[in-house]
Amino acid sequence: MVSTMALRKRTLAPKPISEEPKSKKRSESKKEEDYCDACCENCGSGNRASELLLCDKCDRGFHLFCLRPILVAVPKGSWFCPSCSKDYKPTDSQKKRRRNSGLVMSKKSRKLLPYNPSEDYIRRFTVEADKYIRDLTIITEYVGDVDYLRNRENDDGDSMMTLLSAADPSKSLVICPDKRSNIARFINGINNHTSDGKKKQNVKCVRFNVNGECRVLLIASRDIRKGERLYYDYNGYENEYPTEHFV
Ligand SMILES: C[S@@+](CC[C@H](N)C(=O)[O-])C[C@H]1O[C@@H](n2cnc3c(N)ncnc32)[C@H](O)[C@@H]1O
Repeated sequence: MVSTMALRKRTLAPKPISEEPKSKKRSESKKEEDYCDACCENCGSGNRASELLLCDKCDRGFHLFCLRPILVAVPKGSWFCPSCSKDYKPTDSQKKRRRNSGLVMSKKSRKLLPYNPSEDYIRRFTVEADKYIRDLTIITEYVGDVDYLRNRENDDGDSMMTLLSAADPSKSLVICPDKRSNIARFINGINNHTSDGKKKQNVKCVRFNVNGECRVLLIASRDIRKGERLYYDYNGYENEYPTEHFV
């Protein structure tokens, strides 16, 4: 069994002792005690300990998903919580490590879903490139539970992806990312009814045969600049997903 302590996530970087404030210099045993008790400063809970990240300066805990922007993985370099990072000046090598750490999700304006006011309470996200992405780079697989479309016809999950459209509709399969998923679930669609909307598309959705299994991959459809938001055409040809109101 994994101990609770082992589940708290510390970044892979060595702890910068020189940056630790004097007031934080406690005995090792006191530190370990605090480490076991770590709770998220945002939601107050110590649950989902494997996603609880500890600040490399003040040792306070934050769930990856409680941070804004959300962190999708434990950073490779040092990580400082929002208040410690205000006065923190990264070294050049730390800046480089951060640049190479992959994609981040940024908080999305609530204007994202104006056409469905009943969903206004849902927090929405978008995904942007945190570094340059070359054309044809595989960005992510669209993952989730795979099910027959007929089992999900009344499902209120709004992020289903067609996996296989079979000639016999009862055999069509969908990927449902509402319970288990990854960053793919947060990438937005374009408004494919306007030319401006179409110009925003920088990702395409491609089905691949991987060892006999169909997999959906999201792939860069052109070079993508650092900071650009990612957009793809939502099931553009299969289900005529209504994108007229997409922003
Ligand atoms: C796969 S999610 C996309 C990520 C979404 N922003 C979120 O945080 O849940 C699908 C949901 O986002 C909506 N959506 C996707 N792209 C959009 C866009 N460009 N403008 C407005 N709504 C969008 C879809 O209607 C659907 O409800």
